[in-house]
Amino acid sequence: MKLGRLNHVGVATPSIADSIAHYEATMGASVTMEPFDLPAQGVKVCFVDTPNSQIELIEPLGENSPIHKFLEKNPLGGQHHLCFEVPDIEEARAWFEGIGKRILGPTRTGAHGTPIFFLHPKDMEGVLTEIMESPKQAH
Ligand SMILES: CC[C@H](C(=O)O)C(=O)SCCNC(=O)CCNC(=O)[C@H](O)C(C)(C)COP(=O)(O)OP(=O)(O)OC[C@H]1O[C@@H](n2cnc3c(N)ncnc32)[C@H](O)[C@@H]1OP(=O)(O)O
Ligand SMILES: [Co+2]
Repeated sequence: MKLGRLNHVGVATPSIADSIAHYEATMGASVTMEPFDLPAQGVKVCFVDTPNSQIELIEPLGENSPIHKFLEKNPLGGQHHLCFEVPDIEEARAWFEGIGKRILGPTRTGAHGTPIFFLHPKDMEGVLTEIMESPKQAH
């Protein structure tokens, strides 16, 4: 396995609208995209572009959102996960399974429209880790 690009840092928030205002007013970000819902993943999402990566703002969507409990423990929100890119998601899944890391649920489509999976934080030095297949290069 070769460490791939840090695609994004997932930041949970009780309000994406408030967080966008924060990143624009405090950090000089320019958020041009509209937040969008990912019902299958239980989150509303908005990306804040940085020069070399992205902040992925995630707000709970629906009763069963996987980040409800995180926000109960961290009412202001906070850093939630790191997402690294890999060339081939199935190869990566086999690698992590082979070294005994717990994979959380099935491989599914992430916010960038490519396959992703999550590794349990307890197996990853306390860091909830998302693995994402790199978007195919446009020709
Ligand atoms: C996919 C769309 C988008 C994208 O980028 O494409 C996203 O990234 S969506 C992001 C939201 N979705 C997920 O996070 C899915 C994977 N997450 C999970 O399955 C859960 O959040 C899980 C299992 C990591 C934690 O679930 P929950 O909080 O309900 O359970 P516990 O409170 O029992 O947690 C167990 C244990 O883990 C610690 N924990 C929880 N969340 C985190 C975290 N974000 N980072 C580090 N550690 C975390 C928690 O404190 C518990 O530890 P303990 O010592 O037992 O208290
Ligand atoms: Co993510």
